Amino acid sequence: MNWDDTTDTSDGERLVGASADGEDQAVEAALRPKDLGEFIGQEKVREQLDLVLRAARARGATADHVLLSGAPGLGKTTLSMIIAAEMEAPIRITSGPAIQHAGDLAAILSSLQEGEVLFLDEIHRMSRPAEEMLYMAMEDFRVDVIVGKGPGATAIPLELPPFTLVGATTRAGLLPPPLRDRFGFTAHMEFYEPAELERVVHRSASLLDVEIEPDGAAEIAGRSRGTPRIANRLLRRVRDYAQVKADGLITKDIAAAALAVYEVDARGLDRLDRGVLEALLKLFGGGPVGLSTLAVAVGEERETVEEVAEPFLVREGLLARTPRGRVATPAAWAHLGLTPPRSQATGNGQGNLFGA
Ligand SMILES: Nc1ncnc2c1ncn2[C@@H]1O[C@H](COP(=O)(O)OP(=O)(O)OP(=O)(O)O)[C@@H](O)[C@H]1O
Repeated sequence: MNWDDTTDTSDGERLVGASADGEDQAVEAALRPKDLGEFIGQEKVREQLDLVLRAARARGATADHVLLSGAPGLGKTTLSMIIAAEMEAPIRITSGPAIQHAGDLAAILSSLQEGEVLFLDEIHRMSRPAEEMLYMAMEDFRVDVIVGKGPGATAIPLELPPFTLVGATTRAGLLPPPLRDRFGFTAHMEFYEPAELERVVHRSASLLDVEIEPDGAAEIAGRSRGTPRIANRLLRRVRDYAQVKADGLITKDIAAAALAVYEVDARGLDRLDRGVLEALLKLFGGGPVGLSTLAVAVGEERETVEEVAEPFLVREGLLARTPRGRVATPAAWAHLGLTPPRSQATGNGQGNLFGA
């Protein structure tokens, strides 16, 4: 299955990257919760989805189309498989970038069985003609297949069996309203709380037959950036360390030592994130500094700093994007154990820490 290449700037090489790498794909199948009861966190989404699915089952109907939005690795694919399992229906998995022509979509739609779940990952990256075909398929369970070209082209209507489309997107805002409106149920997936990620780590450890103490799980959860995929990946690296350097048991100290080797710090920042913050603090006194200047200082592309490092730093409240440039927050100074210059610490001097 092709999960990745869906984000514009891939972070798949990083231990704390949220897109799936090859090893993730191999292990994830084994770690996926199989039903709503096993799915950890996202209480509201679970409760609402449970109602939607139960009602459809009670009516003997196909479930409404579902749109799942949220960052990579939060469980959208997992939920789509759970929807199929709960409806006792088969599932077909594809992605927006894989459907470049309306004909590609017509071929998939016309081969669906009644009640089948069609999971369309990165739905916002589908081509325009395919998207328009999808409108009619979702609403009327019908598509017009165009045969021939130019003035002689004719549209042949094709009836489809009722199916459930589960669309997933990292960017709900990019979906055209007509498409968004055709989903009967829309859920936004949030980043997970540390306590929820601890449960994810315990569950995965037990499936992987790894012994872990509660403090060890908490240590991994705290560095997982709110994302189950990252928690599972860090768990695997810590397991390696525990096997090679100790007796296999994951304690708090083992987890911390292992993740220090992989340069993932207590808050989940890796070398790239820390490089950006250190440059901002040490070379530019906390900013404001322009993105291009900052990128040159860390020896990275502008896009890498902006799309790979910054979103997490902003979310963590360590960096602010202001009209005058990038600015470190007081939390950034504290996190790196540095003292801000007097002008910033007191709020005097040249200016407002967060710009105009
Ligand atoms: N709520 C959860 N409880 C337990 N494990 C979870 C949960 N959500 C996700 N996971 C685990 O995290 C991994 C990634 O989940 P999944 O592939 O569903 O994410 P995704 O949102 O579809 O990511 P992408 O957008 O990159 O396709 C899976 O191995 C799954 O086991």
